[in-house]
Amino acid sequence: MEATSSKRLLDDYGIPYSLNSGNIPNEKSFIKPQNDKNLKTISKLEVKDSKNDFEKIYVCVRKRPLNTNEIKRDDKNVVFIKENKTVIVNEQKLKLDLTKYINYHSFTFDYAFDSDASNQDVYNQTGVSLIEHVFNGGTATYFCYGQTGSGKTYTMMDAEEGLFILAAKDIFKILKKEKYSFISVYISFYEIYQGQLYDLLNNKKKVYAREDNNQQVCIQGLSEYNCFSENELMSIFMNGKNSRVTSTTGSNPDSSRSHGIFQVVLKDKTKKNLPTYGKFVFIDLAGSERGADRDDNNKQTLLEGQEINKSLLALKECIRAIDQESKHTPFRQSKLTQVLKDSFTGNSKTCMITTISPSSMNIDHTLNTLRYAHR
Ligand SMILES: Nc1ncnc2c1ncn2[C@@H]1O[C@H](COP(=O)(O)OP(=O)(O)OP(=O)(O)O)[C@@H](O)[C@H]1O
Repeated sequence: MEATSSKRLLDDYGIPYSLNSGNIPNEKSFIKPQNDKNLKTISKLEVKDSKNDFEKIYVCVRKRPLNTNEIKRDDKNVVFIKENKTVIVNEQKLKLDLTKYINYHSFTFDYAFDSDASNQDVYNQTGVSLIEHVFNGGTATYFCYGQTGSGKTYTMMDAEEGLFILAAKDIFKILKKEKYSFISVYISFYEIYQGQLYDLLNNKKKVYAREDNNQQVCIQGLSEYNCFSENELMSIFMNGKNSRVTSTTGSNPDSSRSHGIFQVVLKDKTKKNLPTYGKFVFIDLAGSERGADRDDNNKQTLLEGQEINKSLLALKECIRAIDQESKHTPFRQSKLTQVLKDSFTGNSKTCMITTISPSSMNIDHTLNTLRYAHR
C-alpha cells in the first residue's frame, strides 16, 4: 500500500529513520539486496505437476543505478529498497514559507530489486516458476513497464543477459530430457507501432490480429521459425531487434517507440498441425512518458507518445480487472491488450517488472510508475 507522510520520519538526508544506522547514509551500506536462500536455481529445477510458486500475476520493481548524465548533473538518489519488497521514495517539497520538507512514499510489491541486482538475479527470482509453468503446458509472460530510459529493454532484451535469452537457455537445457523429445521450439517476433502489428522477422510486413470462433486471438501471417539451439534463437532475435522502431527521447538516446513482443512457442511435433503445448512471451513495452519529456514538437513523435500512453492505460485497466476478478476485462481497448489476451486468461502466469530511475529529476515519473504498478 502507498503510504505518504510529511512527519519527521526522515533524517536530514531524507533517509527514513527506520533504515538509518546513524552513519552518513550511503545507500548501499544500509540496503543490501539479500539473496533469497530458498531461491531455486535451474539446476535443481524439476518440472512437476501443479507447481505454483506465485499467483497468476507477480509484480516486482527494479531500480536501475544512476547513469553517467545523472551523476554529472549531481542528481540525488531518492529511491530506496527495503527488505526486497518495499520501495521508498523521498520527495522534497517546499512549504508556503519556503521551508523544505520531505514527503515519504512507501510502496510494497511482491519483490523489489535494488540497483546492484543483475538480470540473472531478476531471472533467478522470477523465471523458474514461469519456465515450469510453460513446461506444464501453460502460457508465461514477462513484461517490463516503466518510464523511458528506466531499463526495460536492458532487462528484457539485452543481447547477452536479457531475460529472454536466460529463459531460452533453460528451455533448451530442459528440452534435452528424453521426456520432452516430443516438443519443438518455434519463435516469432513482432512489434506494435501506432496500433498496427509488424512482423520483425519478415521485413516488417503488416500482420493482423484476429479472434477465432473460440475467442482465441491469433496473428494471421506472422512468421515462425523452428529453432534448435539458443545460438540459433539469438541470431534470429538479433535480426528482428535491429528492425525495431527507436528514436531519441529526453531520457534515452535509443528509446523503443514500439511494443516489442518475442514469443517462444513449444509445439507438439508428434501431432497433426503441431498444436501449441506451452508458450513464453517476452514483452518490452514502449516507454511511458509525458509530453514534457520530449525534446521536440515533431507531430509524429507526439502521436507516437499518445498512442503509447493510450495502450499502457488499456493494459492497466486489464490488469486491474483481472486482479479484481472482474467479469469483464476490456481487452479490446487497444491492440496491445487484444494480442495479450491469452497472456492474462486461462492457464497463464505473468510477471511484470516495473523499472524505475533512482534520480531526483525523475521523481514525478517514478511515483506515477509505482502507482501504476501498485495493486
Ligand atoms: N539495471 C541497469 N544497470 C545498468 N544499466 C542500465 C540498467 N537499466 C538500464 N540501464 C542502461 O540505461 C540505458 C537506458 O536503458 P533502456 O534502453 O533499457 O531503457 P528503456 O526503459 O527500454 O527506455 P525506452 O522506453 O526509451 O526504450 C541503457 O544504456 C541501459 O544500458
